[in-house]
Amino acid sequence: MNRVANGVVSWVDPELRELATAAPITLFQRLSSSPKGLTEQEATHRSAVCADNRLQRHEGSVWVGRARSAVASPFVALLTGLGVVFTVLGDLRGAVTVSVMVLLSVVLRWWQQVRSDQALRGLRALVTTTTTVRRRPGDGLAPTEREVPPEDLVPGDVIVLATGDLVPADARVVAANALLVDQSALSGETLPVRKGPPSPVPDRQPRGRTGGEIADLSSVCFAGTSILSGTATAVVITTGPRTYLGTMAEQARHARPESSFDRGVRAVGWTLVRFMLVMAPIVLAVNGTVTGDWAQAALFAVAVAVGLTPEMLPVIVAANLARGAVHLSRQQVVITRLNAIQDLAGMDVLCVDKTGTLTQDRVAYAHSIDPAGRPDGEAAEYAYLAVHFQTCPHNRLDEAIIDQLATDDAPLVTDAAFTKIDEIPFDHTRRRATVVVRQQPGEHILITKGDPDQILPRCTHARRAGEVVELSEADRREAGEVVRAYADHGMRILAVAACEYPARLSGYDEGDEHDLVLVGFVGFVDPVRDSAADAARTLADHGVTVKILTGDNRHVAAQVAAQVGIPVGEIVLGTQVEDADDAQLRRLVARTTVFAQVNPVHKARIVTALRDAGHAVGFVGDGVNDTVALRTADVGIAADTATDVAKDAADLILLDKDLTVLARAMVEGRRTLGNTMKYVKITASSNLGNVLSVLVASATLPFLPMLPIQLMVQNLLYDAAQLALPWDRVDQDYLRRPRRWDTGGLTRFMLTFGPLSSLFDLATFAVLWWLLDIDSPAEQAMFQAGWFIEGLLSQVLIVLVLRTRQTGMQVWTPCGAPSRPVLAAAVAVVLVGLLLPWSQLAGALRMAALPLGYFPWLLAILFSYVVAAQVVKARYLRGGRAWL
Ligand SMILES: Nc1ncnc2c1ncn2[C@@H]1O[C@H](COP(=O)(O)OP(=O)(O)OP(=O)(O)O)[C@@H](O)[C@H]1O
Ligand SMILES: [Mg+2]
Repeated sequence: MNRVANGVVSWVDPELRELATAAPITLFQRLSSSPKGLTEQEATHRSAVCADNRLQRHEGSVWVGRARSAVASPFVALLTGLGVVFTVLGDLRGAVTVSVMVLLSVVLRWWQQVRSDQALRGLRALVTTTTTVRRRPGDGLAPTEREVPPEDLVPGDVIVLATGDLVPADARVVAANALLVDQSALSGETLPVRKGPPSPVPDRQPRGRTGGEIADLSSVCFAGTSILSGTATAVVITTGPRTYLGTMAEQARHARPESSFDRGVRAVGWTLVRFMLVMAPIVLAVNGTVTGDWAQAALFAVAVAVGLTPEMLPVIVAANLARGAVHLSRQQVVITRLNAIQDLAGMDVLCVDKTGTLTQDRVAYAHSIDPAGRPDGEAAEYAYLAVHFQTCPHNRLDEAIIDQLATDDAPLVTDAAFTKIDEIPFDHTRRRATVVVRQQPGEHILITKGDPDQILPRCTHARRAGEVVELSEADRREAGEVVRAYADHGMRILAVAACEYPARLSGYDEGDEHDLVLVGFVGFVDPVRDSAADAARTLADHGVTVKILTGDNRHVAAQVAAQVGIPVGEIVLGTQVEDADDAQLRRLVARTTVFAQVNPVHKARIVTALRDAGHAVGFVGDGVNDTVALRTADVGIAADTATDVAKDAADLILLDKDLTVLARAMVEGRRTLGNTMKYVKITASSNLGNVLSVLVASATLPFLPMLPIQLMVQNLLYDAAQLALPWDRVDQDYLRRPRRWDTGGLTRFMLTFGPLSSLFDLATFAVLWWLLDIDSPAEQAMFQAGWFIEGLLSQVLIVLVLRTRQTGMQVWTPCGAPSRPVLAAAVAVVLVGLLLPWSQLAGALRMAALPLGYFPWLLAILFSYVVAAQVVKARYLRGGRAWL
């Protein structure tokens, strides 16, 4: 069994180790496979025997797991404890009510979680990934390579991996070309690892160890890791839950650090619980001393404790998130981590790559020129030759070359005239790609295309009118200016160079990319999206700074930034990022909006520096070079057209790749957060008000102002009305700035609006006692019904008033008014509350019908409360304080 420590796999099972070093023939024998792949029939047979290549074992465990997590809330434990106290004190009614509350909050929470799990799964299914597998239609037939969903893989399958792929299962590499794998998802190690078939001489095992570290297995690619560059052919050893990732998944889930949002929710929960722990004993002491009936006082104190426990907080938060996710999906945004919605709300810096995000997804070939800038087709011909033979996946520039130059018979002619010898694949740090071909026996031609800044320094000669001439300093400058002139027009330029080598048997590597002959340049147009400028403006209006992080050169970057309307100051290059230490980098990123010629590691460092400086960072990217940054950012965002690894690393996937959609999604995130904060702040202050009223009443009345059971039913009804809050509108003003889960103002808010609500409770007591003469213990059922109704109505009503920062009558204008569901829920709960003392349940709740003379007073009290709340709100806001 693989041993797992701290969520990190450290030791390797001996069988895997054996397969990792086995000779290909033994490997295929052991897996009953062959280099040509399994037959389709055998694959079907195996997939019937072994489970799907998925991590989730079966749906059931999700349900059970969710139920467990719904029960395992501190609030449930607390309420259960209070229920036990009720039972011990002999108040069965109280115990039953608490049980109903516990059950309700658990069931609601569980249902909410299962539903959002299902929604997430459904949404994820919209985002597909595939794997290239080599299989034979039947015995003796030639193999074909085709794309299958990763679930279909079985042990023994031969798969082909390429740059940007997500490794779908644990697989032994049998052939590889410059394979570089990112194992950070497994080991936390951020540096990429080189992998390839095992060397014929087996690695020596470190002394005293029975196995090796996972990273030592340089011939095995593990499920969940990603291919950063290069290509490989590999045989699947294990799939699904039996892979390393599978055995680790459970632990990994626990090991995942708590997000700032989760921490915030928990902190508020505990603040309220602590508050209750202080208040309940005070209520007990006051009530016990005044009435002398300690058993009764204890029951009451417990009921107050129940009333103060924010047991619905997790439910309301989950409901808000789930609704946010559904709303986003309607806007073509798929969310893969629910809490990312909140992070989206807090995002104040958005880093974007350039191609495909700010520019359109169609890069088009424009022209081919010689080193001096004169039109000349040779550079394009060489570039086409290189692309034609390149096995590493084609990117947009390669596709543009093919679209333009692969006329009907070009591929055939090229194959007939040339033979491919070798390849040094593109990677984002090299920023160039090389192939070696043979045209005539005895002679190899090496062709390199890439970033002019990478190619020019490697050239010693240039082509001029069919001749090869030495590249003088003046020529070099001239070539630099040609590049610059095109870049200033926002065009992308690749330099193309070549050189001849006498034929040889050994392969080629980067050491051979020197003394090149500059053939010329190929130019592309990469037009800026029509919507990009609008989106950038919307983001800026909403308090988000947009920064460009591109691998392209500074002139193109500056040009695009200017077109999109992003202020361009000093442009910082990848080399500067490389040279800066962490502190310097923090200063650098604070003042820079455009970064050019950055590689994947630079992108991640820039994001980290921004986060260290206290920003909440979003990152939009689509390439393999963006994955590390996507994982590092608070919110990683990729389009559905992005490479698999980028999609895997992203929290948000845009089905419609447009930054405007992202801006809308961000607003949706803020709306979600706003509605959550509403519940937290308003409920906490109402609860404080209740406790203050209870304290005063306990000290002055000869009976309880409300029975425990009534207090709890009131609480339940109030929370029921708040379940509609996720569907509420949020102030425009709230949506305009980045918002984080912030409870800084919570105490002040509670201390302002809590006592205010208590004043009107006391007014109710006065009306009941003096004006309606309900002043003897015999009439307490009526008194209690009176406060029950006023308390419930005022709490429900005040949510409608405080939910917006609008004051005066604006609360009822269309933009300030509550949404229909919120209003409907409030009205429903108010009606239920009003009718309870007249209903069948009145007896069980020990409530008596009230004299009708009470209601005009009730109306007057509620009206004055609303007016007073508006006045206090206006004063509160005048202090320049944040509202919700
Ligand atoms: N197919 C290719 N062959 C050779 N060189 C290439 C190829 N594609 C890109 N390059 C070079 O590598 C540079 C960096 O490309 P890379 O894809 O890393 O940039 P990026 O950060 O994704 O850029 P962007 O912001 O435009 O998406 C390009 O500017 C180009 O000069
Ligand atoms: Mg890119």
